Amino acid sequence: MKFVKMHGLGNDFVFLEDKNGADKDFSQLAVKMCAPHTGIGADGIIVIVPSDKADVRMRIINADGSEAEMCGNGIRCFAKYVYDNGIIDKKEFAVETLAGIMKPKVTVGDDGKVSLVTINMGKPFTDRAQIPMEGPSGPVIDEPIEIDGKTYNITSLLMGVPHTMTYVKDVDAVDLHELGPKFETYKAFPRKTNMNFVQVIDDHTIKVHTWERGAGATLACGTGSCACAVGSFLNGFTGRSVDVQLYLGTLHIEYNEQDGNVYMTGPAAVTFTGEWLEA
Ligand SMILES: N[C@@H](CCC[C@H](N)C(=O)O)C(=O)O
Repeated sequence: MKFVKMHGLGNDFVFLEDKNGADKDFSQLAVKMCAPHTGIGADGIIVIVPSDKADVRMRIINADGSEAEMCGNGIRCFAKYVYDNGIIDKKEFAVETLAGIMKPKVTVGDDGKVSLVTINMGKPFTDRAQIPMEGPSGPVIDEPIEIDGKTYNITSLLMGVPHTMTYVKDVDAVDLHELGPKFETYKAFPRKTNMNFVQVIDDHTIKVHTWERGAGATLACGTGSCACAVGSFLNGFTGRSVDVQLYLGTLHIEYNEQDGNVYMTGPAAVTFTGEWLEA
């Protein structure tokens, strides 16, 4: 089984093509492939399958075997993969995901390969039931919750996948491994949540460290960056145009006033190709 290893700012994925992969269970394969010592090592696997609703379909399975509705860094890599490999021959196209149709637009460099990708990520959903989070309807903005006797003010929304954020003075001081799982499995989130710790740098810059549902601490999270840009705007900390600083670089996020959609721009890279020999 041929694979391609790719990453978006260090959020890494094993890419597979499977024409018959629409309904397959990739859970076990994802766990094996993502294992760092006995597998390839990755935050998830992404399977490219045909679509009857869009130009092509993306499936993302986390390192723990759970399937996610969407992946922001993954879809930038996906756009590069399908364009560079001639699966798609136009610079703007539509990708079916479990979170709906996403629309990538690729920028092609002098070498004919994709150098930058902008994704129309659609609209964020802010009602509690949409996240989903238990409790009365309405948005979850700067709401206090208690974990281990400590109060954290959270903002939560659905950006393809559930995201929660809390604002801190210094993200580098946060123990992601200690706190991340406690928020991920907090009782009010029936489908768990991705957890973002956010530091506001200025009114157009934030710094984010994410603990991902199903993958743990990652070097970057695309949907998380979009969610935190929207959340920072809703909290009045930033405008609609935000640079999100991550461990290995920056994503630019635009929460468009006209159409209400979120646009994410950033890089995607191929690391290596290989052949998976295990059955
Ligand atoms: N890394 C992704 C998000 C992948 C899905 C997430 N782990 C979940 O289960 O919600 C991104 O870049 O958005």
